[in-house]
Amino acid sequence: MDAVVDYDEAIATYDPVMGLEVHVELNTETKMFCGCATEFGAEPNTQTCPVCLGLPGALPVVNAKGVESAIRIGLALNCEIAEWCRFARKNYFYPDMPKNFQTSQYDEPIAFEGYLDVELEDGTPWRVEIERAHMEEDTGKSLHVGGATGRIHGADHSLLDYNRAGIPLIEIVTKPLVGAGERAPEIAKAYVGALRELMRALDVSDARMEQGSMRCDANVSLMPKGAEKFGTRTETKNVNSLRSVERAVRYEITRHAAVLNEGGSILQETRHWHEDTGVTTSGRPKSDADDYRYFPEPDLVPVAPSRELVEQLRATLPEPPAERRKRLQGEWGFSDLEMRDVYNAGAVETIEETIAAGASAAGARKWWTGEIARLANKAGEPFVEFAAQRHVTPKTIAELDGLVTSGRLNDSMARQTLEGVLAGEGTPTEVADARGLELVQDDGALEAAVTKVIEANPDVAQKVRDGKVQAAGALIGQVMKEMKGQADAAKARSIILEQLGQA
Ligand SMILES: Nc1ncnc2c1ncn2[C@@H]1O[C@H](COP(=O)(O)OP(=O)(O)OP(=O)(O)O)[C@@H](O)[C@H]1O
Ligand SMILES: [Mg+2]
Ligand SMILES: [Mg+2]
Repeated sequence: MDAVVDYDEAIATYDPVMGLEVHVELNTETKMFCGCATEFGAEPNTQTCPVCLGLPGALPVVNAKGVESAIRIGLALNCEIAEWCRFARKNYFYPDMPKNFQTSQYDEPIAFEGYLDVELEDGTPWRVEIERAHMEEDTGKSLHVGGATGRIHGADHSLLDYNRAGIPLIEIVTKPLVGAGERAPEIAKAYVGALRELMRALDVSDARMEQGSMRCDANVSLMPKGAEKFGTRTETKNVNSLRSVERAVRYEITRHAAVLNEGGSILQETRHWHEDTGVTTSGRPKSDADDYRYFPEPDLVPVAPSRELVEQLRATLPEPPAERRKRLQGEWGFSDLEMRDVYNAGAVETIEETIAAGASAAGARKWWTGEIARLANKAGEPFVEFAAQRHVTPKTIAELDGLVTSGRLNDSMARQTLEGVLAGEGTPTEVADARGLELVQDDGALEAAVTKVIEANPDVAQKVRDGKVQAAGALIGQVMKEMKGQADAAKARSIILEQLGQA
């Protein structure tokens, strides 16, 4: 059992060092070394062939599109692109790997020595140095089934699906990150978030962590404050959400400190992250000397991208996400803080789509980051999935916003409408119709209500007449009450000011 140390105490005593390995599954139509389809969710073992099953005599051929994506990723990460590099065999035995070696790259990666500038939650910039980005292939998937205890993973047998075996992967590895101090977990999250955004902008991967098309291994070690020699690292595998990356790094820092404080030593091993309990548990021991017996892949020709090709690919790079966000911020008229909230909520694209569907920028922001992200956060779900599961799309929100800007609904009515939409009662218009939500459009009724309220509140009315326009707020409240909430507050305000000679 690990002794309890709190995070602040851990950071006060030790400097954390962190290294992140991120695997990105490319969205090529075919696998890295054969022509098999890569589509997600197909019947098990229907997308395989002798090459990706590793049958004797089968020969691999490199997927040119995969190499191009790797180069574009390398360039977007400010890396150098190798003039000449090879694939290498990484030998190990595991049932989900049909060839008993993974075709990967070792000391000759396609891209190396780069960096990615990221933005932390409060807007602080941070440069994360990239050691390399290399090409490799994914493994298959094991499914452990049955429930007998005392068996491997508590299952009585395992099924294997090789559809994923051979899908192109790019592994992006950071240099050891030093000097992050207490912000290490936050930096990990911001970095993986920025990578995900970049992969999507490059259109090389859908980078869906929950589906495994982007996965992060987090290496963490501690050294006594001020020391220079790195401590022993643990490697927490396959962390599959941004929030989990942050939590897993934080957990490991705290756990290492507890072990070290007690005079114990950290075992160099892989660890598993458990989302539900928020802890990591021991995986397998893994020394740096792990003998993968790497050697150059004899069945594949070296990759030697011409400098012209590299420049052609550089010309296809998208606007860098951070610059794009700056541009959108200007177009949408958001403050720095507003834009940061939108980014931290992961809502930039959603808001863009909502505006494209006809919403006002302010409305799109308010509904997505003010309401839906808040509810999703409360439910502990990623907000895009939260919305999608409840049939709320950018179009839905554009429709809701339209009901407000056209003057049919006021804010509180729109909120009630959204509640109905989230509860599955239908589209915003259907919900508003069914719930009888509609502002009174009859200006006569509104004017009569204003007159009545002014008569009933002569003191407040006098203040407004005397030029204290902000006093009108109290009158608006009364008018809204008089109209049973079915009035447009902005309109009520202008009629009040008009009647009191302040228009
Ligand atoms: N002492 C340390 N503490 C924290 N991070 C470290 C330490 N030493 C190395 N790292 C980081 O750990 C990561 C190691 O990844 P790398 O892919 O190079 O090797 P690996 O994990 O041994 O191999 P594999 O790809 O088989 O998992 C890098 O990001 C590196 O910066
Ligand atoms: Mg690695
Ligand atoms: Mg590793």
